[in-house]
Amino acid sequence: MAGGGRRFEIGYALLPKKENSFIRESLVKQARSRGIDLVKIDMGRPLADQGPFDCVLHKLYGEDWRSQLEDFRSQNPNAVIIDSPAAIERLHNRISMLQVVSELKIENQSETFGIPKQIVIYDRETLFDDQAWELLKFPVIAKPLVADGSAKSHKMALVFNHEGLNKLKPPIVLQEFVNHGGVIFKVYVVGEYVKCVKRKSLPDVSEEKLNSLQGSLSFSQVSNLATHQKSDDKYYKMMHLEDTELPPQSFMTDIAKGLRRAMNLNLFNFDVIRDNRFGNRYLIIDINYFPGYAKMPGYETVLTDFFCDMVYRKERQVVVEKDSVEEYSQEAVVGTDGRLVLSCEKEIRKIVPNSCCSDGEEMENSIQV
Ligand SMILES: Nc1ncnc2c1ncn2[C@@H]1O[C@H](COP(=O)(O)OP(=O)(O)OP(=O)(O)O)[C@@H](O)[C@H]1O
Ligand SMILES: O=P(O)(O)O[C@H]1[C@H](OP(=O)(O)O)[C@@H](OP(=O)(O)O)[C@@H](O)[C@@H](O)[C@@H]1OP(=O)(O)O
Ligand SMILES: [Mg+2]
Ligand SMILES: [Mg+2]
Repeated sequence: MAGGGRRFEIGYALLPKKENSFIRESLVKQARSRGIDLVKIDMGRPLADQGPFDCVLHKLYGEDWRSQLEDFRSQNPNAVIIDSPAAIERLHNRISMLQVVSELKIENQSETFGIPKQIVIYDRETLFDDQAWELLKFPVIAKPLVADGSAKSHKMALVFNHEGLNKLKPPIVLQEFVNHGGVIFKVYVVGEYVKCVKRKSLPDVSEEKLNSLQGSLSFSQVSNLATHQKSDDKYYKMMHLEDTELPPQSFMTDIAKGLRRAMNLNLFNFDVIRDNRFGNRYLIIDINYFPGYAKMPGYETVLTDFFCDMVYRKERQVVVEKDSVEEYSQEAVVGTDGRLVLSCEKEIRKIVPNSCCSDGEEMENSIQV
């Protein structure tokens, strides 16, 4: 790191699969060269006894982990936890996950966005209740209500008619299947960074095809095939992925920013399809916490920039006594850890000359209250 400034430690707690795909030597090296050491959290010992880390990066769930994070936070009030378990929790239920999209307001003249029509079914009786079906028409996708990362939570069924409902096991979400040309857009968000890529999706279902199809079709993580699988795959070639135009970047960025703020999350992706019936209408169908970033070309730089942003920004946060806050020109913003912070003009001038900035980028300065 230039100038021999202080180093920062980021502790990470990930499942083995995630650790293997995400913590690559190339990422560790790049972060190290910019003053950040990535350190594996020892799950055999209390988190609060380790570090002390400047930042904790995690994708683990459960009560025990939550209370470990709380203990760690109370002992290290200045550390950044990416992201808060309460904020991540929202993504573990496919209804609360998309609710935030419905509440989002974005000014745009040429494109619109929303979510597909959907209902939640808690028991088998409601599954066959005509009233519940007033809103929807076949085909529908049945998705487990819970989206906790388990293999079960990714098991979906494309249901063509009433007969196909028999196999379903509530609680589920029934979502209208929307024809979208067989291509899905995955929008990766890393703090302020937004990257949209194309992936293979389910093919369109015409009215004609629908009449000839029976029951349902089960599938799992259809857009998540390895690259070599894709290029050998006749179906994949048939989808004309290369010919599909990406959605306007500024539109995706606006949605990403809106979601990031509303959910108070920094690391997520969302799946978007373009509704064939309109061509300028985009539907968000899924939001995932801490997705497979290593699939993004140059992910090491994107993630290292983000880590720098997190730790340097935090270093420049000055904790002040509540009653002295009035002296400053203030603007309230929500911090990365979900707490209210006040951006502070006067204090910025005092701190900036000594602080070390990653690649000379402008950073937000704040004081914590
Ligand atoms: N409403 C819909 N209309 C059309 N296709 C859909 C719809 N919902 C889902 N799909 C297709 O089904 C796939 C799986 O759905 P979804 O993304 O909700 O599942 P998931 O298991 O949470 O996926 P991920 O692996 O991204 O977490 C999507 O990638 C898309 O191809
Ligand atoms: O395994 P991959 O690297 O592909 O990442 C996938 C990730 O699995 P992992 O967290 O176990 O790694 C999934 O998380 P869970 O819902 O299962 O928690 C989910 O976020 C997918 O959408 C990701 O695929 P992508 O959306 O990026 O294509
Ligand atoms: Mg998805
Ligand atoms: Mg998902």
